[in-house]
Amino acid sequence: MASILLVEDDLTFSRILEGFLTKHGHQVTLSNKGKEGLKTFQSRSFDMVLLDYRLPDTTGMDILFEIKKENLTVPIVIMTSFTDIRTAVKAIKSGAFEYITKPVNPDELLMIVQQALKKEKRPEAVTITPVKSQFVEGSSPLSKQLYDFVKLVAPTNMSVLIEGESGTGKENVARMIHQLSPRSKAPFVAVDCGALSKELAGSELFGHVKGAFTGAVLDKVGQFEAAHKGTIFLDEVGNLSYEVQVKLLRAIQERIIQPIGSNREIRVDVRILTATNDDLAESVRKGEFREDLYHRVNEFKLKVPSVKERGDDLYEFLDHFRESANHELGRNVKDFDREVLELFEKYDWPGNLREMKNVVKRSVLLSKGDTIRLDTIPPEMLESVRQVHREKMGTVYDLKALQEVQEREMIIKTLQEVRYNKSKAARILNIDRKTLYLKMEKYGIE
Ligand SMILES: Nc1ncnc2c1ncn2[C@@H]1O[C@H](COP(=O)(O)OP(=O)(O)OP(=O)(O)O)[C@@H](O)[C@H]1O
Repeated sequence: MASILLVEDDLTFSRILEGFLTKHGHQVTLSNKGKEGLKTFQSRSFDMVLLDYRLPDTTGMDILFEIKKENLTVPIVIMTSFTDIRTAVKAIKSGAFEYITKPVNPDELLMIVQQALKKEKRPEAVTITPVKSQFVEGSSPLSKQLYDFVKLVAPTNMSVLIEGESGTGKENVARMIHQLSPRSKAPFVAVDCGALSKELAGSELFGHVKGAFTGAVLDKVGQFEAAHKGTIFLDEVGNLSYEVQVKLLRAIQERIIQPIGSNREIRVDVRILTATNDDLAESVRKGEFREDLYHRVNEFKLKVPSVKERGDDLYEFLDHFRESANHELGRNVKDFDREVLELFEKYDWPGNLREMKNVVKRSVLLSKGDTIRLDTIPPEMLESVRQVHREKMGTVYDLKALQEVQEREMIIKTLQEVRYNKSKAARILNIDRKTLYLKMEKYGIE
């Protein structure tokens, strides 16, 4: 039995969830407001938090930040509407365990709760793990180019800056570089700089000595030291404060770090890989990221394409995620219905591979037979594709109307300039006289 804090302002929905989770043996504490939920969280311990994104007094995102300040490891699941998917992706980057879209499917919720309680995902901002090799390369031109570059740069000691939208697989690329490098037997340490508070970033990266600041009750080894002889991967590097950027520059240039509160200098031999989904060059222009550091981390730049840019790789990824969901959930779903594939082709996947993995896993879970059909796809995803289609159609008509208005004005203006000499007007407008007459008739020009 787990103790779950549920923060949700919709009274009926929260009662349904409470009943459902209680039936499955969990103890649920309900809060209908964000700030009240936060207080409840601070007053005792919970195994996990289910957090609505839109709350009357604050957003789920704010509560997420506050909870993370108190407790880095408690798994938080954000509940959001499908239209907020970009925010949900941001929440994951800020340390949420997972997101689930409303209307919440009970089986999906139960699966996520079970995973959260097992803490399958990394619990903190840092992972030191063996590298997994299960990933899809894809065969689109952009994917081929990416992996050609990866293979080229991996065996060197160059610092690589990996750019790409959220969820495109930047960390996977970093792992691959490490795996293909002579450092592969040494640690690969991934640090999510986006999930580190300003105060903690320095000590997380470079370590501290006991008593260096309030709360530093023991000496701490920094991640640079932990990655000695191996590779450190700094995800969301643009989030580091100016002060930490200075220390990072020294670590890269001189290969020396100094734990906070210590005079001891430690030599480290670490290869540096960084990732960002911001435009780091723009951050340099704005003075938010040091230019010297930018050049140091950017000895080689890789761009990981979005799902949209990867074209037909879509099918390879879909099959891969279907297979891994089968494996994980003990199912045997064999393929996707034609209609589902058409929908996936049109959808713009703002959360990229992370979103695709979730959508496919959910569909595998909900599929009754061995084919994934439309009824297992979140209805909001269908609606989002339809909406984009409607907007596109609307734009075409508007453009046409706009063109006609401009054309009519241009004809009238030219006719006035040449005192209604139609042959002259036709010549100036670069059309023949017959076309001019037809257009005048169409636009009601006397
Ligand atoms: N080439 C791949 N083949 C199969 N799965 C992949 C691949 N690349 C990424 N994934 C999966 O997609 C998800 C997102 O990948 P990853 O965390 O590497 O993205 P990211 O770009 O680093 O995300 P963020 O911008 O949030 O840091 C992960 O679950 C990962 O396992």
